[in-house]
Amino acid sequence: MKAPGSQTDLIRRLPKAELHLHIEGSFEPEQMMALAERNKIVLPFKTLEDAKAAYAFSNLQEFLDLYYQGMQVLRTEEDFFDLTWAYLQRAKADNVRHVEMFYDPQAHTERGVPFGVVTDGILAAIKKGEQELGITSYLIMSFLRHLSEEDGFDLLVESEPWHDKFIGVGLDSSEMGHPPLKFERLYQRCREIGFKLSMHAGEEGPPSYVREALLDIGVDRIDHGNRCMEDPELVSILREMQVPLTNCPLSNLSLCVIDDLKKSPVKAQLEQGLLVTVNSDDPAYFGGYIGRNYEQTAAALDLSDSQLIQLARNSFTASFLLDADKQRHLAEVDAAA
Ligand code: HPA
Ligand SMILES: [Zn+2]
Repeated sequence: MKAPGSQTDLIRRLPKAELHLHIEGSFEPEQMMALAERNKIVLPFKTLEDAKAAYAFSNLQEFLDLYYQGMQVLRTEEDFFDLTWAYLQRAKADNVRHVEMFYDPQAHTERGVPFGVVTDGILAAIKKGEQELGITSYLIMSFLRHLSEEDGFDLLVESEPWHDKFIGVGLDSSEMGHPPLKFERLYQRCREIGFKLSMHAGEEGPPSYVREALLDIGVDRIDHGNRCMEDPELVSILREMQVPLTNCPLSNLSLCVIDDLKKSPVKAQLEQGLLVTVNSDDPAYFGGYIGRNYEQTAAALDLSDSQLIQLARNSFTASFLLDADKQRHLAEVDAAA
C-alpha cells in the first residue's frame, strides 16, 4: 500500500481532460458569500464554517436541495463568468487541458434568470480560458430529469440561437423514478440536431437505467454508471461498445453511493477493460477537484502508475474532441508519463 501523496508528481504532470463537471457545483462557499453580498442576497448560513457544515449528505437528493439553493445567488452574466473563470483557474492548477462542462439552464430560467445571461456568462469565461490558460472547454446543456420531457423540449426551443455553442446534452438531477426512457423523444430530437448524447445513469438508479441509456437511447457516454457492475452481461456490452463511463469517486463517497473509497469501481472497471474516467462532478461540495480525485482514488485502490496513465489517456479517448485533437493530447500524456 502506497502512502497518500506518493504519486502526486505523476498525477500533477499528466495532462487530463475533465468530462463530468457541473459548473454550478464548483461554486465554493467563499465565492457564494461574496456574490450574495454583491447581489444583496441573504444566505441561510452566516459563516463559512456554517456553510461547510451543511455539506454532509446521505444521498443525492440531500445534495441537490443544497445545490439548487446555493445557485440562487447567481443572477448576472458577471456572476456566471466569475463562477466559470474560478473553476478554470483551479483546473489549470491540476493540469487539465480540456473540459466538457455541464450546466443546468432550467435551474436558472425557472427562477427568472434569462437563458442568455447564464449561457453568455459561461461562454465568455470559456473563451478567456482558451486564450489565457490554454484550456479548451465544450459546453453540455443538461436537462433536469425531475421535470417533464415537455419542459425539456421547451428548453431545446429556447436555446436554439445557441445550439452551435453546445457539443451535446446531458440529463441530471434526481435519478430514481426518472428513467432514461422518460426522455426518449427528446433525446431522439437531440440526436437529429447533431448533439452528442450523455446521461447520468446508475449513480443511484438500477442497472436497468444504464441499459436503457445505452441500448434504448443510444447515448455516447454514461455519467457515473456505477451500478452497471451488478449486471455482468451489461459489463460485457460496455466493454464491447467502449462507451465511456465518467466516474466521480469523491462524489460517490459524499453521496453514499459507496461507503468507502476502497469500494470505488474504478479499478475493477479498468481491469475489465471498460473505458472509465475519473472526474470531480461537483468539486466545491464533494471535497476536491480532479487532482484530488485521482490522488485519493489511487491511494484507496492502490492504483499503479500505469493505471493512472491509463486514466489520463481514457479521459481524452472518452472526450468529444475530434480525432486529431485526441491524438495530440494522447501524445502529450505519453510524453509526460
Ligand atoms: O451527481 C449528480 N447527479 C445528478 N444530478 C446532479 N447534478 C449535479 N450533480 C449531480
Ligand atoms: Zn454529475
